[in-house]
Amino acid sequence: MTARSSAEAPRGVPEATVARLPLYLRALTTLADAGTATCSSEDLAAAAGVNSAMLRKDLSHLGSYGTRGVGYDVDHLRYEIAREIGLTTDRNVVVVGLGNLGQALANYAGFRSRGFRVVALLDADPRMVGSTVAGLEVRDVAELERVVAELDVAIGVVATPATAAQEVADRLVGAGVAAILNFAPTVLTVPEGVEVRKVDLSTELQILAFHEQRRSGEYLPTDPPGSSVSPAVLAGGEEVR
Ligand SMILES: NC(=O)c1ccc[n+]([C@@H]2O[C@H](COP(=O)([O-])OP(=O)(O)OC[C@H]3O[C@@H](n4cnc5c(N)ncnc54)[C@H](O)[C@@H]3O)[C@@H](O)[C@H]2O)c1
Repeated sequence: MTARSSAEAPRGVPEATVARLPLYLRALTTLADAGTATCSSEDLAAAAGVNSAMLRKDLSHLGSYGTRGVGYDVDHLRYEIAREIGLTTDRNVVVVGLGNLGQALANYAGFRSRGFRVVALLDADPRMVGSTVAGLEVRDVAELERVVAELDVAIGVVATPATAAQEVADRLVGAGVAAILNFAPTVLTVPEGVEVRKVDLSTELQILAFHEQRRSGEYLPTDPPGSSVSPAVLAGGEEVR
């Protein structure tokens, strides 16, 4: 039997490398959130605050060498590091509401590489129920409680019209789902202990429009009251008077 050095983690990754993996993971997450698909070892090293030779050596312990001239695939490397650290427990996700948005979300391959597995799709429209989206059969929302229990769903994605969202959220919570990602343009009320994240692309666009207007000099602070919507309102915030 070969003795393993006390300075080595299982599978021959040195402890010093293991200690730096969270730095790489955080840097990669920042790059991924900014829409970066590939990065050089220099860029990644700079983002993580280490030198690039050390980074390349560390990643070689994981079997990741990058591609010459292209660099590292950000999503793939994140997955590999997360797996090495043990952060890859997948969470099962149900998407409720399979219209334009729900179908796009169900088809988004990026969830998988980030540890989120879309395991069920639910809709109320009999024309949708029974159809296949992203390789999964769309089931009747009437089955929500059974689906959540059977498939050990941890996160519910609400992509229904606003009018249906609260009822869907109530049922998800009642079935034991404690994390909801809400795309419907409504504020959900949930009990304490349930986490709701709301995604609102139009607010983001409004904020961009606000900054863009400022940059282009269109906004004139001296505009008479009522002549245009204020930047604060455009930015989706409270207007302070
Ligand atoms: N957050 C954002 O940035 C953003 C962007 C686009 C759309 N939206 C919102 O997302 C939601 C979906 O948008 P869309 O364009 O896909 O709409 P859509 O009308 O194409 O799809 C809605 C789907 O929900 C289903 N549905 C209705 N009631 C239901 C219920 N009780 N249970 C299960 N399914 C039900 C419908 O049958 C339909 O398939 C809307 O509320 C929309 O305003 C948000």
